[in-house]
Amino acid sequence: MAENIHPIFETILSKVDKENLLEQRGVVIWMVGLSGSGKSTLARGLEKRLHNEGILTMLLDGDNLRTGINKNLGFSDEDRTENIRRAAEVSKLFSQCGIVTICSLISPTNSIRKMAKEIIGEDSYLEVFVNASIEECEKRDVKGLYAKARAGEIKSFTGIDSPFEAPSSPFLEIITEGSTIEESLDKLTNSVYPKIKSGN
Ligand SMILES: Nc1ncnc2c1ncn2[C@@H]1O[C@H](COP(=O)(O)OS(=O)(=O)O)[C@@H](OP(=O)(O)O)[C@H]1O
Ligand SMILES: Nc1ncnc2c1ncn2[C@@H]1O[C@H](COP(=O)(O)OP(=O)(O)O)[C@@H](O)[C@H]1O
Repeated sequence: MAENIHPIFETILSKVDKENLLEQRGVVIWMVGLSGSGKSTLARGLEKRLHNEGILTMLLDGDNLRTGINKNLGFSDEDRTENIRRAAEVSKLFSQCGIVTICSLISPTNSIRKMAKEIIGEDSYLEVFVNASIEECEKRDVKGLYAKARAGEIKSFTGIDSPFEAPSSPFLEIITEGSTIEESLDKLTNSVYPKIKSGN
């Protein structure tokens, strides 16, 4: 299929040229966790804080991507894999432009996250495990989806009847139970900021 495709990998401008222009590193901050764990809240808060520091960002949220580029995908293992593959490829494009890309997707399994890391490149991939217990997420039930899943109205719901494997060695783990949003954001910002500014 790819025999007539001739991609140009040699470009006049490199990722580093673009990072130097922006005075930032184009890292991808990949936020992982159960529905309701706090990924979107922290991703949005982080983006605002980085923007206020003069850093150019892009936010990719699973729910939003599923209304556009991923609108044909559901929640089977196969569709989740394709969902993450596309999100990782898009992240890579932004990252190569020097843009700090913040992704907020459940990314439920080790193999899915390994794929994302391989697409983006190990040096640019910062995995953040946003951790709250299933009991806490269910108690929050921000969108009422856990109640629907328990009632059998949603099938293959992560943590209920579809697996979530906790990341074993993330760049950072943020436990959002028993911490305020501001405390979690302080920890997140303080951890990623040096990576964004390293080498500049
Ligand atoms: N079956 C099922 N399982 C999990 N989540 C579900 C499901 N159906 C709908 N939703 C809503 O979809 C959001 C998760 O989409 P993602 O693209 O992040 O999921 S995944 O990474 O492909 O597993 C998720 O958003 P978040 O709550 O922000 O995680 C839910 O709002
Ligand atoms: N420390 C915290 N960090 C992030 N969210 C928190 C925290 N404490 C409580 N919350 C609440 O948890 C919920 C997380 O929802 P959301 O960000 O939509 O999660 P997700 O994107 O993972 O589905 C929000 O209602 C938020 O106010």
